[in-house]
Amino acid sequence: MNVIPFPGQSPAGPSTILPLQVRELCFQVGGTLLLDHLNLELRHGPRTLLIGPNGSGKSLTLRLLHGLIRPSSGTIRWDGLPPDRHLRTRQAMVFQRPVLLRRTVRANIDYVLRIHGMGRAQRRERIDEVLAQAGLEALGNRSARVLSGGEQQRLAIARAWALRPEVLFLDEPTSNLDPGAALAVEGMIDTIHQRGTKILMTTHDMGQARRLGDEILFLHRGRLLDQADADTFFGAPESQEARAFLQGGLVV
Ligand SMILES: Nc1ncnc2c1ncn2[C@@H]1O[C@H](COP(=O)(O)OP(=O)(O)OP(=O)(O)O)[C@@H](O)[C@H]1O
Repeated sequence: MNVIPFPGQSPAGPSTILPLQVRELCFQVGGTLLLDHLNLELRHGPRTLLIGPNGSGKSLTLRLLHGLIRPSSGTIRWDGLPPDRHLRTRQAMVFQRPVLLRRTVRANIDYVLRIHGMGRAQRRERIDEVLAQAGLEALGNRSARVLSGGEQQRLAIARAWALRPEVLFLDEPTSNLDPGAALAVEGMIDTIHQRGTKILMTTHDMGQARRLGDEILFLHRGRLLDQADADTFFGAPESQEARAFLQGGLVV
């Protein structure tokens, strides 16, 4: 893989928060085990796609890893350390439906940079850079709320990326978009990956999983049944459930 770090940043350098190690992770509500003893390790490099039927636990997994919810049991370790404030700017998440402020496009990004203590000149430069990368440079002074769905999602990704996280979690970022808008988002994700950010993303679109995935995780009923490089997974998935899923015949 061709990783080009940001100037002054070495994502795979000594201060990395990866690998992310998950051991025996469970999430239980009432008597129901929604995530069942998940074990996985995420390393720099491959774009990792998390797939599985509706309700298999993909969003829950991302929310747990991002730190939005706490596991019932099991451990999450970032380069050996438990989740803590040190992760605040180093891993980010983008949701299926972007949550944008009622402000301009530029102000949405500026807000995030400001609360993380970045100075005015550097903020301006960073906003210009990420808007250009998102193809939104002409829309900087427009209200974020009037953007199209695709533009809003690109803004949400640009805003998350403005802090240059080492890891970016993306929860079905293109599920509400038409094919053209989805491709534009895919291009952006690809660039972010090329710039050195680890991608962990969920999708229902198997074409997208093939285009973007280097590594596939397959979840079924809260259990991680397959973890393989994309060619192996799509060529010959290990679990019977994944085979049925790919053939469109999986009954959840
Ligand atoms: N906070 C919660 N309390 C109770 N149940 C929950 C909670 N969050 C998720 N669930 C349930 O856990 C299961 C997994 O949900 P999750 O959203 O992770 O699935 P998913 O694989 O992302 O599905 P989809 O592909 O439809 O988005 C679902 O049955 C959901 O209803």
